[in-house]
Amino acid sequence: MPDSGPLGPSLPEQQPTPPPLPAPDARTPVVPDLSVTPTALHFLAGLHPPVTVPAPPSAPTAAAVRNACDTAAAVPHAQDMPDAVPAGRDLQVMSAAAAAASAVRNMPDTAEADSAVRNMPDTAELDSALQRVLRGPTGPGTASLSVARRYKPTLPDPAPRAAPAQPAAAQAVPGLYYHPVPEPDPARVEEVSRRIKRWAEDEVQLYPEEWEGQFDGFSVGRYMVACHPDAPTVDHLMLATRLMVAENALDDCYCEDHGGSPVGLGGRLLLAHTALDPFHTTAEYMPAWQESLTSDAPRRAYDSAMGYFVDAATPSQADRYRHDMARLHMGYLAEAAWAQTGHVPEVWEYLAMRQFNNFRPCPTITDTVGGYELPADLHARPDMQRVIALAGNATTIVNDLYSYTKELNSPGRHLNLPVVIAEREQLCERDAYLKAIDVHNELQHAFEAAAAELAEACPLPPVLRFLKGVAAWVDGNHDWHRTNTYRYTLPDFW
Ligand SMILES: CC(C)=CCC/C(C)=C(\C)COP(=O)(O)OP(=O)(O)O
Ligand SMILES: [Mg+2]
Repeated sequence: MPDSGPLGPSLPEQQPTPPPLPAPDARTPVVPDLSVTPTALHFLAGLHPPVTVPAPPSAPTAAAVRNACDTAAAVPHAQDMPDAVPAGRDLQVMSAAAAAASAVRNMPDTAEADSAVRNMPDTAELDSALQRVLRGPTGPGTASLSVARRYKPTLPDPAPRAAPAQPAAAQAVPGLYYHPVPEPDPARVEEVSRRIKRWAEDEVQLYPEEWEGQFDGFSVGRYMVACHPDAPTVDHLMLATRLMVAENALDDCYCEDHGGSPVGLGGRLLLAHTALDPFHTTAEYMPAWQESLTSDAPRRAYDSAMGYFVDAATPSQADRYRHDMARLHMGYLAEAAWAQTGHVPEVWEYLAMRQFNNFRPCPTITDTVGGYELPADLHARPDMQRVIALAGNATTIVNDLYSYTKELNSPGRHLNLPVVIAEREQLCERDAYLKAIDVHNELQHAFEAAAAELAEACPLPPVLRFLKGVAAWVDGNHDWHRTNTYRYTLPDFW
């Protein structure tokens, strides 16, 4: 497996490798000059045909079965249902004319444009670089990873979206709108699984022996390989894998059923956060803080995983991650506060909490794991922030749907979207669950529409690649939930 060499951002076809720098957190971001050029305009006009956004599922929606909780006949059975939804309502998100018009609006003035043309790679070179970015991986089973192909018009399918055969035990939530992914590369899955176990056991002493089965059952290797199909090496995949394990270790040990509790969570979270966002203090107090980073599994895991990440990331990528983790920790705190007082939030309040207690820190490292950088100012654009938030929200509601029965069976009342809808909107469990599917589907469609609009408004290679990376993460996340029958079981509503 070709798998060593320096990590860190690069766009191999466009940028030489930067020289190594002394301090990892002082690395120079590799940001190629990617200004939109007149040649790109021509390319774009042909690139973005109308996008079809499928309508919400025709079956089984809450609307279809509203007030029919006790009428079994009103709800189709799983075997009669499509695994994915045929296309319906067409949203012409991007027409070629609109793409060209918008690109013209964003064009530099004449002098700048002239200079851009002079400094531009020739047309064939540029087109082929952009096409490579948009085309994504090639070969059998990679079609769904192409931004260009994903944003092509979808004619109404006579049959459900072509999905790989799914064993009954790994059935998708009926009526869920999602994209199947190619089977993750087994050689990579095996290698990531081997290395992550070695890291967990030897480097951070993550779990006692009796939790080994749960660690294996989590299948983090499969998860991360599915979510990062463009990672250049296994070393890059390991950046995401260590963080994923660390994030889950903290959630389990501080918040959930491996010793977690809402009581005192704020203090524990803040101290663990210093493993990501270092404490700067006087000489007297430094040793105690350093010692604290070794004092429990979540802190050991955060500290080690973040060390590897900082070594590979640019300073702004590392800071992006810290910000996303602060968001996550704030979400944990709101969930804990509600658990302590027994408060069931309104549905929108729950969704707002879940926007923070969210997978967001995982898709937003897609560029570091891919070995390139989405520059900070492009990441900070409001339209990019909306894409990221919608992607995170869709992925997290996927978790609420797949983990519904696990959470129903856990001690106490565990809030998730179906539970909150049932309580606050006075629906039976099944209708509430079906409504939660509708909420997910609308979020997923909104994510795809927002990504398509951004791809049109800002068609720079790192933006397009990042959007593709986030979309791949969303799809891989769904696939992991669907296939992780060790952890999740679907409810019997069909
Ligand atoms: C990987 C990561 C950033 C996790 C943070 C939050 C988190 C654990 C989730 C969004 C998953 O939700 P949940 O806590 O409900 O997980 P399970 O349902 O127990 O798998
Ligand atoms: Mg859950």
